[in-house]
Amino acid sequence: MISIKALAHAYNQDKKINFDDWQVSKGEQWLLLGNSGSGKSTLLHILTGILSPSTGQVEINETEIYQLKPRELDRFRALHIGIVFQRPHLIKSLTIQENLLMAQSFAGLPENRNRIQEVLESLAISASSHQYPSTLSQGQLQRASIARAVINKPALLIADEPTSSLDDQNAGTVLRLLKEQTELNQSTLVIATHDQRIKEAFTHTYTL
Ligand SMILES: Nc1ncnc2c1ncn2[C@@H]1O[C@H](COP(=O)(O)OP(=O)(O)OP(=O)(O)O)[C@@H](O)[C@H]1O
Repeated sequence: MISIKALAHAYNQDKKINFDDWQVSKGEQWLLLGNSGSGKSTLLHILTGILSPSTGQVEINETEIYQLKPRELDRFRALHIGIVFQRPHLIKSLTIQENLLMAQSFAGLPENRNRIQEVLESLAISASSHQYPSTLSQGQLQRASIARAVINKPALLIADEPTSSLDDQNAGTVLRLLKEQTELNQSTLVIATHDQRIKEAFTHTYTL
């Protein structure tokens, strides 16, 4: 599902990060661990197709993503990769439902309001579908951003520090929802984190 080989990225002459080879099978759930500055964000950016590595191969869902043309790569990301950030990245001037309609449109998929309803229900936020992001609580917002990430049933769901700004209860809920959504969609999950609270919930870890 994910395969990286001989991967390295140099931001400049003094800063080169080498990544050990890594193979992930479909449906697996992984934690990406490492001290601050070890390269977690760099690797996530490479995996999501927004940072072209200096050397090496990156295969996702049997596609060598850096062989794609820029437009093909944008489409590939919109269709196959869901991303949950530490702080929700929703468009403020759109309601939750409109944000999700936009995510379908970015991926070139037809509008599917039933799918939106289904996802919002599975995340227990269907009552907020016509609200704007600024009117939601932190926990609701993080659920809405998970909805945004999984709306197109991505093969790969990536989360970058998804629980670090949440209290224990919301952190536990978000972790459960991420796992639940990946199981529902038969996706692969990779979570980068420092958060000690979630380390026990995973058997596969890749450490930088
Ligand atoms: N645009 C950049 N230019 C130069 N160096 C960079 C750039 N971005 C990151 N770095 C350096 O690359 C290294 C890895 O950074 P990265 O952000 O990937 O680490 P991280 O493990 O995600 O850290 P944190 O957990 O603190 O977010 C760091 O030493 C950082 O200073």
